[in-house]
Amino acid sequence: ELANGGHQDLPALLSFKAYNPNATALGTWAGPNPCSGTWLGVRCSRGRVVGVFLDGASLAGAVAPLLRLGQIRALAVRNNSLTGDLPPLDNATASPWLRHLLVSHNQLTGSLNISLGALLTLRAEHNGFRGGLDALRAPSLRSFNVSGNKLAGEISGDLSRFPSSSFAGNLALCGTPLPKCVRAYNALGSADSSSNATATNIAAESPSTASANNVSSVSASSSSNNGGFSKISVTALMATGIGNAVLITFSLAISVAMFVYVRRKLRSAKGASDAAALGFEDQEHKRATNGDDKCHQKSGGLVCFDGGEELRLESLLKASAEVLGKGVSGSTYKAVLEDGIVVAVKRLSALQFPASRSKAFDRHMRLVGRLRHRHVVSLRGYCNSNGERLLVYDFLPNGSLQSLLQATGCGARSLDWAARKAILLGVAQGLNYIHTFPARPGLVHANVKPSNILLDERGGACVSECGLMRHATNIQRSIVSQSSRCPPDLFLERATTTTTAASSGGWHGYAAPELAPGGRATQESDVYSFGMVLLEVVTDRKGAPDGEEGGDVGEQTIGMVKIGMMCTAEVPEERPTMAQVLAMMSELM
Ligand SMILES: Nc1ncnc2c1ncn2[C@@H]1O[C@H](COP(=O)(O)OP(=O)(O)OP(=O)(O)O)[C@@H](O)[C@H]1O
Repeated sequence: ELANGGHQDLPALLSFKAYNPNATALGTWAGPNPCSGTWLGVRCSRGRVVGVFLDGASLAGAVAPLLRLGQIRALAVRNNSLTGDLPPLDNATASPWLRHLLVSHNQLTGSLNISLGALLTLRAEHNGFRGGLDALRAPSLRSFNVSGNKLAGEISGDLSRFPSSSFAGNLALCGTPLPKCVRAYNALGSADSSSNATATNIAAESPSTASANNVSSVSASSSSNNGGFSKISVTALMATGIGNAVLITFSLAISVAMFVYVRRKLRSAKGASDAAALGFEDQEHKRATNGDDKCHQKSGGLVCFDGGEELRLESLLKASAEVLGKGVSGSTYKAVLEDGIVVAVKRLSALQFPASRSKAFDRHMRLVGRLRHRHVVSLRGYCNSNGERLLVYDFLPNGSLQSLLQATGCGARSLDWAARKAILLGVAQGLNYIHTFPARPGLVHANVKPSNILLDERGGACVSECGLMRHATNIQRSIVSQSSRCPPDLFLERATTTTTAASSGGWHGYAAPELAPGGRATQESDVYSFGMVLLEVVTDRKGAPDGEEGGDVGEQTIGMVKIGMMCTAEVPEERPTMAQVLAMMSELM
């Protein structure tokens, strides 16, 4: 789609990039065609940009240029430092196909002046939006959150169907689902529904604002009556004064009482959900923990997590799919949704994941859905109904470590020492995050192996399928046929132990010896598997460029091998933790 010698979407993208000349994430935004497949976070369909996905990319500046993209359907720029006003959005000024707008956790300002019939998702929480919600007209909204802004006024009409958490923490919002708006009374003490000029909506939830507004509306009302002051008798004036004082005190008392009530309710509700959330406690992970609030049931039982709000079971089932591979636990597909969003869908084998273990599986998935880390593949949603289990992950376009290690011949990518180190460091960071995630009992990956280490757009390593195998039942039998993938020759002795484990009912060549037969995976066994992967990556020289053996590389190789040996110690207690592994690796590099 080239017009006047240039791609139609190029100007908008470049003017957004101009705010962020040094942002690493936008380093790939170069060249004349944003749909070439190399522009990070840019999704295209039929030659036009339909999605921009740049959550947590340390971006600054205005978001407005991205909203000028003529055919954009999904824009996700959460957790950045974007500033400026959100421009008015309607069918004339923005893409009429805009369905998902996710701008939460930025510093955006202005009012929410949006009139878009197609909009399904609006996530604008934790910004500085002001004004009311009356200029927000999006009848198709399914996922909506404007909490933590500076909004005020009455919530009315269609928006009232969303839960109070969608509106919480604003300056002065009121009306269903929040407490009722309280009308101020005019100077003569009668409820004034006609003179809107002096009636102010007061959120009972916010007593300080309530009292301020109340007072100002009463004084405005008094001053508006000043013209007729001489006509009012002293008695009437005194009566009005006393009446006003009583009313102010009364409405203040009600506001405070409701504030206390609502806060208690919220606290007890939060306490209950925390208790159900496997004992999360660490503040550092509060964002991840809060992720569950964003998770909601959809038709057909699709549960979505942070970043998966746009997922619908119907569109998943309708999506064009391509088989990526078949593993022990099921088959994985690349699915292109109608919005142009690409996801990886894992369809679990009914044999490995029987319906009888449904509850534990659900608990586990809700926990894994909260994991958000640069080196862990994000689970965006899952479905567990009628014996069908689908897991929806981010699609990582660059294959797996397994494909990288297996690749030979002229098309094979050379894997120099820097790339190997970066991959191993990424995996170690991902595993350390999983192991230290605040859950009781602690999380275990349980299936660390090269095909579960995927490569993102930049070639960075991401660990996938955390904990899945702990919920599989018949894994041993099927693993034997899978263990054609051998651990490194150099460590044949260790490999023999695990291969024997496999044939005697253990699992693949990366599993710790204590797992056979029927052993339960632990963080120590994850460390073992990581050690095996590390040894393989370090010692496999197939794709390594010539002349890399000497000097620093040689020294670092020896250091890494030592770490690998420690990780693969026979006795689990002798193995280092992932945190220690990370520290040793960092020292070495
Ligand atoms: N999120 C993803 N993005 C891109 N490719 C993926 C994704 N998840 C899995 N794959 C690829 O799909 C293929 C099949 O993966 P799958 O997980 O089903 O099998 P496996 O890893 O070989 O075995 P297991 O069932 O033990 O995990 C692998 O090549 C894997 O690299």
